[in-house]
Order: sequence, then structure tokens, then C-alpha cells
Amino acid sequence: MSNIAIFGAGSWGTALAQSFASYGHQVSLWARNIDQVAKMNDNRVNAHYLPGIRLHDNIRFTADVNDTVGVDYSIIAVPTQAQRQFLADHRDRFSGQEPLINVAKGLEASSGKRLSDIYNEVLGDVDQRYVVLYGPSHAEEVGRNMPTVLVAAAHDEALAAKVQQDLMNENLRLYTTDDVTGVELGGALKNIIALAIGMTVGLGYGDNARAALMTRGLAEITRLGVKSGANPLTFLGLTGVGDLIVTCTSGHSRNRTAGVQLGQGRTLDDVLAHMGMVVEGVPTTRAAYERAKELGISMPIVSHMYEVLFNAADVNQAALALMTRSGKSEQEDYLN
Ligand SMILES: NC(=O)c1ccc[n+]([C@@H]2O[C@H](COP(=O)([O-])OP(=O)(O)OC[C@H]3O[C@@H](n4cnc5c(N)ncnc54)[C@H](O)[C@@H]3O)[C@@H](O)[C@H]2O)c1
Ligand SMILES: O=P(O)(O)OC[C@H](O)CO
Repeated sequence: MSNIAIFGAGSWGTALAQSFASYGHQVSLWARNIDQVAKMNDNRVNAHYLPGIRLHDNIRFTADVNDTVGVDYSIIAVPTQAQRQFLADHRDRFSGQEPLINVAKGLEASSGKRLSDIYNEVLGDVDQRYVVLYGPSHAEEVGRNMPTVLVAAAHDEALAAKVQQDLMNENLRLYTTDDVTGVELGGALKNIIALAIGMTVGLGYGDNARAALMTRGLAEITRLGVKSGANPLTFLGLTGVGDLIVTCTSGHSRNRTAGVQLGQGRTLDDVLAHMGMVVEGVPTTRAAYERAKELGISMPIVSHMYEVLFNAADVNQAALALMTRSGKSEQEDYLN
């Protein structure tokens, strides 16, 4: 059994802590907020982020990162836009040898960078320690040990295999891959499509529109991914199609929920102010839009989402513009 530190006691960090602790691992769950740590210690519940679940006795709570030195794995569940500062603030803590498992999904809005790039920039070359653990997974289910299947991606295939061997349990099956780029892009970009799907729900569109958006959204994700060096097959796997399906169809999805509210006519500021949880698709839309421009690739859904989110474009007009683009061959432009 492993000693695991999890940084970020939001819904995802807490759910993973519960899953690992339930199967015998010792988990230290770090939160930046001392009051939250005190409450979790007293009540063994994360009332805001994962209500209704009694947290396992193998989890200890701390607000001190240095209280977690010497663990076998560090898992970072801090939201994407906060990770650069978080790593920089605690650079010494992360200068050890243990694998660093990132579970946040997104691209940095200010730079368009993937999280593996940010880790290398802030901590030095950590490619041989870096793992990304993604796949179709909502905290509300993982926290209840409901069957879930993820992918551990690492440049070092032996490391991915070790994570699989050490952390897999009967309700959390892990596959491995060395396609870090593909996994990171699939997990980040699906959030934009979930926002778009939510908007169609809010607007009262039907199932046909949602199936089309998921399918053509996957084409855009694959196009950006392959241009960035990813394996196209990754986007047919758990961190591509799999994550797209769960986020676009589940009532648990934060991005889809935010999209529904936008489709109902609420403003972005209002929606984000009342979500109470991170909506990674919003900053990632900005990053993906800029990346697509840089790489010279066509991402029409992402472009219209950018206009709707950041330039107050009308969402019905955006849908009409997508529907009335010039006729295309389905496969011809798939990767261009
Ligand atoms: N919730 C899920 O089901 C789920 C599943 C898979 C992946 N993820 C990913 O995990 C990441 C976290 O998502 P979440 O759902 O737990 O978010 P959340 O909104 O539930 O929680 C975010 C947590 O991060 C903390 N935080 C915010 N800014 C911080 C900072 N500057 N420094 C340190 N801590 C900070 C908050 O206090 C909170 O504890 C996201 O990238 C998300 O895409 C979430
Ligand atoms: O579906 P969301 O928007 O809550 O995102 C959470 C996870 O990334 C789903 O795998």
C-alpha cells in the first residue's frame, strides 16, 4: 500500500482521496483553507465540495504542504489556472523524487500551454516524474466507489505501469499510455464541447444537435491534438471519446451545467459567480482559440464558443453560423 498526498480538497481531490483510502492507502489531503481542514477533521465530511460522503479514516487533513514530505505519490488536483502559482509557491516541496500525478484538466489561458509544460517550466525538467491521470470520471461517483476507468499517461512507460499496479482497485481500473500530449489535450478540450452541449440544452435544441456537436467536436479535438504531436487513436479512447461522452451527457458535469445556464440567457459572470466549483472549459476556450490560430487549423466550434463567451456573440446566431458553413466532405478536412 502507498502513502499518497493529494493537493486540492475540492470535489476531485476529495473523491480520489476517498477512493484510495477505501482500498488501504494512507492519504494526506491538503487544502489551502485552514478552516476547511478543521471542519473536515471534526466532521469527516467535505460539506461544500463532496457532501453526503463520510470520509474514510485512512485520510488525514492538513493545510501544511510540508506535512506531506516523503510520500510515494503526490497528486495535484488544484485547478489549472492556479497550478503555475501553486507549484512556484511550493517549489521546494515538489523537488523530491516521488511521481507527480496531475489530475487537473485544462490549458493555461494566458499561454495556451498544457500542464506538463507548466510543470517543466516551474520545477525544472520533471518529464520522468510526471504522470497525468484522466478519463471519464465524476467526483460524485468516484467518491462513492462506483466503477470508473481512467488512463495513466507518462513519458516513462514503466512509471505509468507502476502507477497502474499501485493505485488500481476493483472500482478504479487504470490503463496506461505514453501519449501525454494526447491525454492532456483530450481532457482539456472536451470541456469546451461540454459547455457547447449545455448551451444547446438551455436553448431547447434536440438530441440530433448534441450528437453532431460531440462528433464534430471530437474532430476539432483530434485535429489540434494531431497537429500538436498526439497519437490520433488516443482520441478514440477513454480520455477522448470516453471523457467527451461523460461530460456531455452527465448531470454531474460542471461544464455542461454552466453551458445550460448560458443557453438560458444568463451572463458568463453571473454563471461563474454562482457555480461554486471550477468551470475549466471557460479559460480553456480562450487558450484553444489562440492555439488554433497559431497552428493555422480550423476549429469552428471552438471559435464560435470563444465569440459567445468573450465577445457577447448571440448563441443562436453562433449555432446558425455553424449550420450554414460551406458544405464539406466529412473526412477530407478531419485532420487539417
Ligand atoms: N470534479 C470532477 O469530477 C473532476 C473529475 C476529473 C477531473 N477534474 C479536474 O480536477 C480539477 C479540480 O476540479 P474540482 O472539481 O475538484 O474543482 P472544485 O471547484 O471542486 O475544487 C477546486 C479546489 O481547488 C482549490 N483551489 C482553488 N484555487 C486554488 C489555489 N490558487 N491554490 C490552491 N487551491 C486552490 C479550491 O479551494 C478547491 O478546494 C479541475 O481541473 C477539473 O477539471 C474534476
Ligand atoms: O464534466 P465536468 O465538466 O464536471 O468535468 C469533470 C471531469 O473532467 C469529467 O471527466
